Amino acid sequence: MQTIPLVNPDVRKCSELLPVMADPNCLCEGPAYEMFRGLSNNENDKDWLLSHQIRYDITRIPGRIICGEWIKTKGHYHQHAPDSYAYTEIYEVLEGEALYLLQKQDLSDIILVRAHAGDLVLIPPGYGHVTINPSKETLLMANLVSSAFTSEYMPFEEMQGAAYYLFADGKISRNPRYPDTIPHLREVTCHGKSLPLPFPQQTLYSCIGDEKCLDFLNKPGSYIEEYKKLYLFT
Ligand SMILES: O=P(O)(O)OC[C@H]1O[C@](O)(CO)[C@@H](O)[C@@H]1O
Repeated sequence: MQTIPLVNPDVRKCSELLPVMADPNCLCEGPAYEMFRGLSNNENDKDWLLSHQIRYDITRIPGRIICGEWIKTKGHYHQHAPDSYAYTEIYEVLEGEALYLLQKQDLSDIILVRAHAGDLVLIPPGYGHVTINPSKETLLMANLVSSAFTSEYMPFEEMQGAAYYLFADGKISRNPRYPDTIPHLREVTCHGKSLPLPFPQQTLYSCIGDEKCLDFLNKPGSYIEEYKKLYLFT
């Protein structure tokens, strides 16, 4: 794949992360991470993505510790698609290392997926997600998502972040605003560079043009049984 020039990012400011940090009063200034949204390599791919209501984004998260925590995305849920299941999303680590914290909206399941360059990580319907860069190196990751989706930040802001905080000294602590009955954070096995069918089995950019491979993004309700099998193993 030709390298896509990364220009004109949406910048998430560090101050915007304060409402989701363990210590919301800590000092955090300047840019936190950059989001390059709606990318494509050429007009053909651009048209295909537009006509299939899909967006390809790249996010660059520097290696940084913020208020004692590894740098992380703000965190959001996805709203429901017309089939009444929440939109899904798929990530690919391009460079560096990532931890994806996924929490089901009813809090019945909270999981952590560790991923390295080339690995694919799918966000099943109904799971909010936060990406953490647990290293001093820059994390570069791509995602494909329905362009009809919007991010719902409020649930994370109201609870001051996800159910668990990951600190740079290795400590993981439950966010005290969540009930103490929530499940423990279970680390699940990453599927690597290929997910079980019908999900992508190749680098995300090369899925552009393959209708079948990306159908799950706009029709989450059609794959419920397949999502259930994804993160069974710890
Ligand atoms: O919106 P947040 O929580 O800051 O997370 C940013 C991520 O979400 C996306 O908007 C897609 O879910 C990506 O562009 C980006 O990686």
